[in-house]
Amino acid sequence: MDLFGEIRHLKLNGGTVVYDPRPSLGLSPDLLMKRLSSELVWEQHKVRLHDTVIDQPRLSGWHGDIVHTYTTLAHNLHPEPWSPVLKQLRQRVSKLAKAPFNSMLANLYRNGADSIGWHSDNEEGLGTEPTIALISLGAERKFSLRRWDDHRSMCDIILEHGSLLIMSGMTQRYWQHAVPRTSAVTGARISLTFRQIDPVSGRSLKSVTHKEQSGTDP
Ligand SMILES: O=C(O)CCC(=O)C(=O)O
Ligand SMILES: [Fe+2]
Repeated sequence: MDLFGEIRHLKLNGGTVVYDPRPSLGLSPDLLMKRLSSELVWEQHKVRLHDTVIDQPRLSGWHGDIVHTYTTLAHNLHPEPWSPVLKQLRQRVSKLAKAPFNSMLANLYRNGADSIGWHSDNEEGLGTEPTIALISLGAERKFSLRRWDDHRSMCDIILEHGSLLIMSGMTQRYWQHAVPRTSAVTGARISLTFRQIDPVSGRSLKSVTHKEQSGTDP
């Protein structure tokens, strides 16, 4: 727990990562956790591994303006619309990260057995120096970073309830990240990862226009 709530700039060789433990998100982290747990559509995404298709060790939701797929994913991602809460979060996070976002991948780690393995978010449609902004809610989990070409070069950070992590510049080019499994955590965690995807250069299949949602309460 960061008692001072100070923004930290991680010292990474070839990476730009900023951690804000208490960004102003407009709603309390507790309320966000409660609402997003029940309001988002949580799906079991599947990845292709050699000849088999396996479940990812977490649930996910794809929101935004783009029908997309990842190289490893066994299916396309049809986006759910921006709900009023997500719209507000996108606006706030965009301002804090000084970057536009047209997509958001949400992850639900049901407990410490759920995880995400080492990867870089370097899909073609994200461009060469993508800014990815990540809100964490619920259980605190370790977020690990390592240089892809020198695994001894590492950095771990505990992502607190209601925190914001912004990765930008060359981070996705030189660094990988992961949220490892742990038997020490029993509670659930949600991460919201805001991204900007170019539908032309990426593996995005098309853009969609959602009907405007009624109501404005976040
Ligand atoms: O849940 C996290 O903190 C990381 C999620 C992530 O890396 C991703 O969705 O690409
Ligand atoms: Fe990632």
